[in-house]
Amino acid sequence: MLGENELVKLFPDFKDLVQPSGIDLALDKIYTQESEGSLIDNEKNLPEIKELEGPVYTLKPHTAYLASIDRKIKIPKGYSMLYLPRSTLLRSFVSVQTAVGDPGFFGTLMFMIYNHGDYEYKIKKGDRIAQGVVFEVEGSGQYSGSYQEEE
Ligand SMILES: Nc1ccn([C@H]2C[C@H](O)[C@@H](COP(=O)(O)OP(=O)(O)OP(=O)(O)O)O2)c(=O)n1
Repeated sequence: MLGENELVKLFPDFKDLVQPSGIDLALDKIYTQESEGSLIDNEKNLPEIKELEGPVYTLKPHTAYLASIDRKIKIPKGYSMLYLPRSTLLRSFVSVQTAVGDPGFFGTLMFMIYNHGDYEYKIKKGDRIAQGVVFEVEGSGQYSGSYQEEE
């Protein structure tokens, strides 16, 4: 796992968000699900989503949302990122669901937030919701999937 000094060099755009062993990731927008979706024979049919009005978002109890991260990230080839929720959210009965950041990925990260609680939870754009931790990957390939954006 990489520490602060290496992270600052590899992720210059996130310099102010670098932590001793990871990079803080802040909320941009919250979206709700608006239609059904499917994954059949690897054909992705993503649900339509609707952007909610911010900057303060109210998460209803027992409801799932998508949350975008407020800066596009470039994961250099040879490195991979794993994303972990900020524990303040867990202590508030809110989870952040994530996946793997692939070597070579450039674009907007999209996480899922779920309010497991019986009460509303408020969260504002710009607040940190997760931390990315970075690992060297031996013999890494490079991501070229459907979520890759133009640099
Ligand atoms: N919670 C997450 C986790 C990852 N990513 C980004 C970084 C990843 O490099 C990229 C692709 O993630 P996956 O490989 O998990 O996605 P899929 O396998 O579904 O897509 P593909 O078919 O493009 O590989 O999406 C994201 O936006 N949100």
